[in-house]
Amino acid sequence: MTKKVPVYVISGFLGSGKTTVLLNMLEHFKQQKKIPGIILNELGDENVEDHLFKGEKIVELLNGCICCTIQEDLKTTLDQYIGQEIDVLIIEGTGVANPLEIKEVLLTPAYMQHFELQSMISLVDASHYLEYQSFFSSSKEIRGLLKEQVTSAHLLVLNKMDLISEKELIKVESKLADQLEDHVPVYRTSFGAVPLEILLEKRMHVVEVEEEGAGEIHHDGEHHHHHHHIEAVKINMIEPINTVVLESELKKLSKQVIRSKGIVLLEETPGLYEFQYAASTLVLNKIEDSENKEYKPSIILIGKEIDEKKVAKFREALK
Ligand SMILES: Nc1nc2c(ncn2[C@@H]2O[C@H](COP(=O)(O)OP(=O)(O)OP(=O)(O)O)[C@@H](O)[C@H]2O)c(=O)[nH]1
Repeated sequence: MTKKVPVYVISGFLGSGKTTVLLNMLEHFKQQKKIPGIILNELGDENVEDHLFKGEKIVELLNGCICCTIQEDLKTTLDQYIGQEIDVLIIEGTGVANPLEIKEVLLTPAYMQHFELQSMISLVDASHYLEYQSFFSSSKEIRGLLKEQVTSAHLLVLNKMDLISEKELIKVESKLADQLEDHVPVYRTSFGAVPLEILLEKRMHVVEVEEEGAGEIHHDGEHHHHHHHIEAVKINMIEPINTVVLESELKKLSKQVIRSKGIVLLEETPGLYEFQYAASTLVLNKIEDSENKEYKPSIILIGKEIDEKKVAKFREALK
């Protein structure tokens, strides 16, 4: 199997310091003689920051906007990177992009074979956070987006500390604490100066369940996994499954699994099917040209603190 490319996603509102952090990361990779790939998702039709990335492998998605999905464009862009000689991929969302859309695409069976999400890094401009949050000075849409940029983070970088007072900082942090989960670290800094070992730590934990040895769960090379919050499980499944059983078993996991998707063989009919499960509803679609593509049947469970025993039970029930 080819080595998976580690991926970092940098998100944060307009002007929060994403590009500053990205440039710090690039400098580090260059020193290490690693080849980074970059996906920039800029607003508008022209990227004004082109000059900052001379000589890098870079692909831009130029239509990022608050109301349009970027998922199809992102998939096309990721396809261009498959098989390319890159050691790491950094995706910078637009200030108004929804980072969960990017995460969703990366947690798709086809892309999980090639890419491995390491961390969702969110930047917050400490000097504008309260203003953006305030009911009078920002729209509901913007407040929703800011919240998502915070709640989706594995690492929250509170940037532009040089511009705020201690008093303001207390208010900002207490506001953030309402939205952040307890285990998400907050790093205070200015000009995106986060130590690389903190920035690059692998924080997204996916476990993979192999076909052989049902119930045996292989962690992603981490030894101290018990302290981690497992967010996704990939179950490699070759045998055909029953759709009614699949739906009822997913529902049984409703406390842990918010979302599921995958590519499966069905007992009732031949061919490969892609399925999506969200809001307790299962939707299946036949993959038309599956013979021509390299699809491996697998099921991905996405949620919070997924329990290994329950996953093993789920796996057994589908057999
Ligand atoms: N005073 C101050 N300025 C900063 C800091 N970090 C970044 N800046 C400046 O803020 C501006 C925006 O920073 P960027 O890194 O371009 O922010 P961004 O999130 O990529 O912005 P968009 O591309 O608009 O989404 C730049 O002029 C930076 O030099 C900081 O900690 N303090």
